[in-house]
Amino acid sequence: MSVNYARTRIKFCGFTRHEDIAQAVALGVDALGFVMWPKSARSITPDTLQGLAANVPAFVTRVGLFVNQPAELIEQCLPYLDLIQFHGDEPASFCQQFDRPWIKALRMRDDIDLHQAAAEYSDAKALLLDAYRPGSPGGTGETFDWSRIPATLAKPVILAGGLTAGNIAAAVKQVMPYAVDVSGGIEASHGVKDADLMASFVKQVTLASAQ
Ligand SMILES: O=C(O)c1ccccc1NCC(=O)[C@H](O)[C@H](O)COP(=O)(O)O
Repeated sequence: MSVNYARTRIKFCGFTRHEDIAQAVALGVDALGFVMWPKSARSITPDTLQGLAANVPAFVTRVGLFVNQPAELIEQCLPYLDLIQFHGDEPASFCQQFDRPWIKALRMRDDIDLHQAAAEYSDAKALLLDAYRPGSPGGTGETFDWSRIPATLAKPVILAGGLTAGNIAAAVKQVMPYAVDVSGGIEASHGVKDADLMASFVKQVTLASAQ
């Protein structure tokens, strides 16, 4: 699928605080990610998710991020989520058992075949492409070689991995993704977003999408 999107959607990931969510919503961010994997420095509990998600207005997508976690935990979080992001080694058969649309994160190992992955995860609403660092499932703050992304792929691409206000314009122009996803590049510290970095990031995406 090769599509010229009218604009590049934006997902900010790793929210832990109401005030950061309010700022992201005010900036027009499309999707907010919540890390439900307890080993992450950005993780939140289901109870915290319930409180944070309650303040997200209509038309902003609440995304729950899981890494090889039990179906029971995901079910517990579902009332507060619009979309599930699977960031581990979950097979498609696991991902599609929930009553929610889902996306699959893929780490860009040297041997990954994105066309094969798109076929394997054919029910995913998009593929999120992230940097590969052995032993870390995501949120590394590292980029990968964007030229490895095929010009045409059977699924919309969400570009992730080490994006910042400084490199996002080049990324959008080169990859022309459906959406971009950032966590570390808009943070003051893990789980604490920086209002100026969030605003700069959105501005750069908007400018690059318009060209
Ligand atoms: O953020 C985490 O700690 C994390 C832990 C385990 C799996 C995924 C995780 N984060 C995912 C993301 O925040 C983004 O989808 C993506 O990896 C971009 O992160 P960054 O490179 O920091 O912008």
